[in-house]
Amino acid sequence: MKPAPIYLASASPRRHEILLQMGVEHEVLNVPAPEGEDEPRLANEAPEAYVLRTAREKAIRARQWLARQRAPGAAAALDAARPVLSADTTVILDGDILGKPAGLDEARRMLARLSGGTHVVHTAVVLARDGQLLQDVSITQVRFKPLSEAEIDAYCATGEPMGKAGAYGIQGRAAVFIEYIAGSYTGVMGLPVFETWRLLQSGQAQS
Ligand SMILES: Cc1cn([C@H]2C[C@H](O)[C@@H](COP(=O)(O)OP(=O)(O)OP(=O)(O)O)O2)c(=O)[nH]c1=O
Repeated sequence: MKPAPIYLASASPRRHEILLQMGVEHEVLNVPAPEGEDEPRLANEAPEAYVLRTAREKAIRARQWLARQRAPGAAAALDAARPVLSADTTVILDGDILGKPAGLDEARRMLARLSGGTHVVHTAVVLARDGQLLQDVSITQVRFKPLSEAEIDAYCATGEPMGKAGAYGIQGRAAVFIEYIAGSYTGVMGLPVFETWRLLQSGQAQS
């Protein structure tokens, strides 16, 4: 069944593209980012718990922001009752979370760590609907071939690592580094199609 129109609470162009691919009618919300450190991890927080919490926080923030747009005087034709979708992606290596690199030096270090080994990508997806938060998480193993310094430098020179967890994009030039994946390709890209569709369907059934 075709899901009802939703808001996408994400600045990630990949998430927007994947929803387009799925044929899900949506509008992107430009929710202002919170102040301070980007998505800090709590002490001893497991990766799965971390991505779920972060995706939930994005959905809640978007819901609160939407509600404020309805305040008297707010100029918005937004529908605060419409479901809101959010997601969070992280790369896990040896228990460490590799988020988005702050600059190219950090991107180089991340890629050197990913070289020649297997890491795990977690993507949590959350649907806020009718006061409930429906959630799921996709977990994918990704194996990189050994990368030379020249390959890392050439990849960094493309600018592609910036804005991406683990400093690479499976959907871009980094595809040639990937020997093997087990899990969800779209989950690595930032929005797992299977889990997202299932959430949209289950959200629908409850209305
Ligand atoms: C590993 C990997 C990540 N990514 C991207 C997906 C996400 O956009 C980004 C992880 O950062 P996120 O914090 O999950 O998302 P975001 O900051 O880009 O967007 P928002 O919080 O507004 O939703 O990394 C790829 O595009 N390809 C990949 O292969």
